[in-house]
Amino acid sequence: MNNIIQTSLHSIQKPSQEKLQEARDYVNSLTKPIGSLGKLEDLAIQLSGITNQLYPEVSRPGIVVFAADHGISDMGVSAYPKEVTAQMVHNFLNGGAAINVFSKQINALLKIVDIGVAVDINHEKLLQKKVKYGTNNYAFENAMTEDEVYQAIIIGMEMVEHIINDGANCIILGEMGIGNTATASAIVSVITDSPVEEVVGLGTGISEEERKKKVTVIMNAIKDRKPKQKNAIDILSKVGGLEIAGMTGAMIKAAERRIPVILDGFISTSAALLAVLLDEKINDYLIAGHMSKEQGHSRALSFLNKSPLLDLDLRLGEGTGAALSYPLLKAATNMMKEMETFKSANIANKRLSSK
Ligand SMILES: O=C(O)c1ccc[n+]([C@@H]2O[C@H](COP(=O)([O-])O)[C@@H](O)[C@H]2O)c1
Ligand SMILES: Cc1cc2nc[nH]c2cc1C
Repeated sequence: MNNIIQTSLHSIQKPSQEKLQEARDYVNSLTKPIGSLGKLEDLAIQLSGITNQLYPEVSRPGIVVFAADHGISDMGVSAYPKEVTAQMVHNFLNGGAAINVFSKQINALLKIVDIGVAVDINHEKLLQKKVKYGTNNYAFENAMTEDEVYQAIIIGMEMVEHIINDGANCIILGEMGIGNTATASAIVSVITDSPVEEVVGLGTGISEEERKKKVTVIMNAIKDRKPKQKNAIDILSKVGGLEIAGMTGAMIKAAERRIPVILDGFISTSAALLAVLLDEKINDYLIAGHMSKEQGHSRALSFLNKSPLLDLDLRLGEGTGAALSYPLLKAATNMMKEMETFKSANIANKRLSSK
């Protein structure tokens, strides 16, 4: 294992049990029937545990969108051509994509990172961190070397370090990469030990017949490359993606810095499975923003034991579902900060006996 990554993994702490209990007790003291704010209460308690603060400060979201291409897209696994990855990066940089709109709406810092797009992109706002010009086609050879995996993970860590230093105290991870639902399916199938057939979906909108071909391509790739179920670096190098490795690194750094991460859809959740393989403590720092339409997503979220905040039939990626769910984190923290307790508001805090 690479030293930089290892050191960061070693620094990750488990949220303190005392702070979690203190937050739970405090939530129960607020002026509402016990449990009546449902999942928002769990969210508030989780955020207290993550930040180690009774009144967690989650006021400035930082969105990092990692873009990369996939050699596997040559196998006809997407409804769109590979060129769209670079074209959408231009769209992000010019402010015209869905993530730009939702980012503005929540006053987020937004960074676009080229971690492996197949062509050069020149734009002053682009963070140029290309590890290689897209992954190799893992139908025929490993997607990348282990050294390239380490490079991509470290870039993800650095991007989060920078956005935290710029003021972000909540991380939203997005991605763009034609073909990456195939790659995420391979990862999710291997780690959760699920049949490929059950985790491959329609991605950008392929037909049912094309989906069957996609299943065969991924089944054969897993058979030929033999990724090891419990080894994140091995999985990434054999059937992974550069933007997925980047998101994995981003989660490692956010957990080290005790900053919450909102997961987006299927692809960012596949990166979460890899991060949790590297250190299961990372799971405590992750929040599932939404349930994607991509059919493998529910299985991936179950593996992490997470339930999503929103379920809006989204299947876009870019971090859109996570950005849309951010106001719920804000609501949870405002609840902690601004609600009165039974005591402070002088309200009787006793349930009437049912007799
Ligand atoms: O986030 C999701 O769950 C999601 C589901 C389907 C598609 N996408 C996006 O669509 C692209 C991948 O789709 P595909 O069909 O090319 O594999 C990639 O750019 C993703 O951001 C994203
Ligand atoms: C247009 C388009 C926008 C996207 N954003 C994320 N993935 C995408 C895929 C396509 C095809």
